[in-house]
Amino acid sequence: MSDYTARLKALTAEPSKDTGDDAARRGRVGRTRDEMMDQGRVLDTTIAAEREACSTLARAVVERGVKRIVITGCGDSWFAAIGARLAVERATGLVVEPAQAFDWAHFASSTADASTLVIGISSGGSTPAVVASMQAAKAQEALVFGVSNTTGSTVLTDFDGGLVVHAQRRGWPTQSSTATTGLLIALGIEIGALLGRDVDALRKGLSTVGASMDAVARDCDDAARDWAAQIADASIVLFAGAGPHFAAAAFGAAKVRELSPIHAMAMPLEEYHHYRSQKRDDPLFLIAPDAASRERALDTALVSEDAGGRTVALLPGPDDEIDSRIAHSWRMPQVDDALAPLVYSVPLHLVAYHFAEARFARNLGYPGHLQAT
Ligand SMILES: NC(=O)CC[C@H](N)C(=O)O
Repeated sequence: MSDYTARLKALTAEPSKDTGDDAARRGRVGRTRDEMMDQGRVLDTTIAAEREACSTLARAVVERGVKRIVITGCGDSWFAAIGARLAVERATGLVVEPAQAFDWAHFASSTADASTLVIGISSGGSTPAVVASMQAAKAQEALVFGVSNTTGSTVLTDFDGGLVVHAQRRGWPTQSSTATTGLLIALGIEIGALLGRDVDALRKGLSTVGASMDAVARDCDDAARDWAAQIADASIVLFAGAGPHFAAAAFGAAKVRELSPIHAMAMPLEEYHHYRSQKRDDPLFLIAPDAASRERALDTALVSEDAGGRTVALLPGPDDEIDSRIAHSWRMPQVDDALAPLVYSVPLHLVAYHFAEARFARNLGYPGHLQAT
């Protein structure tokens, strides 16, 4: 007979529990605080530290004549790839595909070839599905790079090159995910520059986005704490964002699931409208940084008002038609739409943190009405 006990133990190694007062989960929530408030500085540090490495890898990409870039990851690493796609496509003019690593390894790698660049992201450096995607890429003779927080790890040492994310992940992942997104964009800019493309605006935007991220963290802290306390009774939290902004939605939902620990769902903004997604009192975070998102964001505000949802929108400026139909609008700084995932992720991290703290204060685990035993 197989020993499924050991197998299950490995599968459930992350030690947090669903009780309202779980000490392991609470400890890690506490350690998330400083990390999430410091994301812009860490993004800047990471990009500065990896400047030479980015140049070296970009030269290899151009020498190879890469035509297509696939970025693989699981969880937050996959979301980082989704958040970087628009910026990397704009910078390089190449097709960029964010891919769930397991799915890509097993179902989508057959068309990779020597003109494909595959970038595998693993914070710990040896996530099996990510390593499998990189091995599948290697078997197809693709150029393969790794991105990781862990120096000396498999994804950095066993392939064609790597970039190190200089971020901490003692709390639940926040700064490691945004720094990874920023580092992918920095690599894209170096590749685009070598290809003779105009990357000046993006490069300039990336050089100031870190300061905006940390300003947003300070500016949104009180609003996030107040709103989290008001929605602390929720049993699900919804997030919606289009295109690259789906990455911010996905980070937000992942943090609620990890820290709280209730269900949370991220939707591409358009998908909200293909079901009755929001029920009475369901909290929704609507992420709409750009003109492309605006009309569907207004549609979402209309439906949300009609459904009796509790909605907060993250918007780049006043918008009476949206503002008047929802609970709150939080103003974000003006930022290039391709860099917006970096800025708009930050308040959602804060929401997840304060939501978890508000639920600990009420001894709410999962399901909400059960007391810890
Ligand atoms: N957010 C994720 O990508 C998963 C994080 C991982 N479970 C951790 O504990 O750090």
